[in-house]
Amino acid sequence: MSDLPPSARATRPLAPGASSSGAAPAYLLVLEGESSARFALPGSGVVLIGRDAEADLRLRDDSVSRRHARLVLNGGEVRIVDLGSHNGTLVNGQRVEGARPLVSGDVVTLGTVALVLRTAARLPPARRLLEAESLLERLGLEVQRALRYGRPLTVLSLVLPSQGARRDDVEAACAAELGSAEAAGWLDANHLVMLLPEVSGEPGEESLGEHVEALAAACPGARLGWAVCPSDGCDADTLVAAARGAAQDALPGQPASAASSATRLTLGERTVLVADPAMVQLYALVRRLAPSELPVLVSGETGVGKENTAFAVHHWSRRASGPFVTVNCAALPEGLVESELFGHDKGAFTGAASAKAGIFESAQGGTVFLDEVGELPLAVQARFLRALESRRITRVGEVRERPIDVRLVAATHRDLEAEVAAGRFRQDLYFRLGAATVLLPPLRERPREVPLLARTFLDRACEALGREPLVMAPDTLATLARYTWPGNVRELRNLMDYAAAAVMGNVLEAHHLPERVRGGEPSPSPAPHPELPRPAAPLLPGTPTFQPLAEEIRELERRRMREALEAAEGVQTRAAALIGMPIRTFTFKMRQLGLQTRAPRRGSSTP
Ligand SMILES: Nc1ncnc2c1ncn2[C@@H]1O[C@H](COP(=O)(O)OP(=O)(O)OP(=O)(O)O)[C@@H](O)[C@H]1O
Repeated sequence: MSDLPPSARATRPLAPGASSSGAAPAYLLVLEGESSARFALPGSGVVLIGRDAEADLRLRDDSVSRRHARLVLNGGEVRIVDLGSHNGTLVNGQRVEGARPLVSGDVVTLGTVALVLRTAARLPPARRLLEAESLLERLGLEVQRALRYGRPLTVLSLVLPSQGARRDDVEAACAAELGSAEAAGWLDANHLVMLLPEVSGEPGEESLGEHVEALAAACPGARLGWAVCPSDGCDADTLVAAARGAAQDALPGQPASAASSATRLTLGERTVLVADPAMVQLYALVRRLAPSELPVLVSGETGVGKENTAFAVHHWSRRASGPFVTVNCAALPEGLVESELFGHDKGAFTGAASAKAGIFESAQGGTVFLDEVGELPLAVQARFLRALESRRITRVGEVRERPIDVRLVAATHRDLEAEVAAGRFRQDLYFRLGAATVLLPPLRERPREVPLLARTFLDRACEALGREPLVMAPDTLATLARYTWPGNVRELRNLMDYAAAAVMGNVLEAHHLPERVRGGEPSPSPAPHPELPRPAAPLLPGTPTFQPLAEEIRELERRRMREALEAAEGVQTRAAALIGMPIRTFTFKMRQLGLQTRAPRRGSSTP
């Protein structure tokens, strides 16, 4: 096919007052005999069609009259008028009487010549980007919807490079990409966020890929990352932080998911998960402090991960091959604190049947981790300070000093400054210990890490029990995200250990969680085991057993989806169609309901 030569495109002068602005680009596909050509139409004006030398669109075929028909174009409207031709003008097989409006795709027949009108589909007006506040408000609503109805939701972040970025290009690409349910906006000068309901954020997902490609093409230097509700967060701020964090960690052209951007530090046999920006910075600081010989004071609430941090100091220091000796000062019997730390001579006190090295001596060449250092009695604090300053100790009952070569890391859940003010902790020891202090934030201030840690602990616990990984229902993740975690990471780990042991099905539902977690209230005494996940007992003989409605619905969904999959011989698109579910929701729910996705273990087949 070729375009008609320019001479064939002359048009009558534009009608008075007519303007070519605003018209959608249009052309006629001219099918004459064996040949086909394109004839570009003006936005407005008149186009004479015929065999006449004066015709704007000149046709050669004898079946066409000299002045056969006229097109009248005005703005986006196109009409055709037959000029009393011999063979007449037909539109889609119907003879034209008077001025007949045409729309894109109409076939006009003049004798044996066919013309097809094509107007480029008018682009929908570009959707406006939202202001930051409205965008976050909208995200809040989308999160509620996603959690309530178990629908997928992805937050896509784009971080512009510091130089050479064209915000306008990104904005235009983003606006053009937005579907009717989606929204986007700048959260600050360099950070654009797109909300993608019904997108599950799976790597390789087509619709996510399209958005990512369009944005990356608009700004090749940009970094892109995405986070998924609820597995990366159950509120707007956490999801945005997770998506942004993922984008910041990503390389240009290599978009990353929040799940993949969380760092798993391997410290010997320990694996420490770090995702929250404050924790990332904290561990970076620990890495810088580690090679020095400075004592480090780790403070934070109980169960927050202080021992792991202390171990990281040891692991990244020159002492890594030496011992890491932990002593919990709160657990030392009062009369034995000194001998435990510094050792004792034979007969130094009743029961000291033989001489014994203390903790400092047994940690030679390594690191001593003094947990709950705030619990040390004042008398021991003085001796401890001397040991720290002189790097020598004296065993209880001895006079001779022994050199020690240890690095000291201490931890406390107390506010040591307040302890100093109250006269319970020596100020000089506090200054000595606290030269390098790292403060671990409580888990409730690291919402990004709650779902990741929960997933990690649950998988680990299931594996230890030799069972398939449990799926976490969205309600469960939302409930975990709302809880305040007074026992911090340890409480979360205990809870997941228990869930792995106690939950019978393959989904951990919110109602399996203990009441204190569901109600958001800390229990008065930390319970090692949450309550049993059990259906309520029948009220009267013969009355049905009740279970939470949400679970009943989920059960029904699971059953119907499994039946549909069976009927469709495992073809997901067919199965989704059978029960009238959008395919994206179907695949999302398959994972959510534990119908499939994880690599089967021990040779088990996909359900
Ligand atoms: N970021 C993390 N990733 C993986 N596991 C963690 C993380 N933080 C803490 N844990 C786990 O949580 C549990 C409690 O952590 P840890 O013992 O370090 O806390 P702690 O602050 O020293 O507690 P305490 O105040 O009772 O001394 C441990 O099993 C630890 O391995």
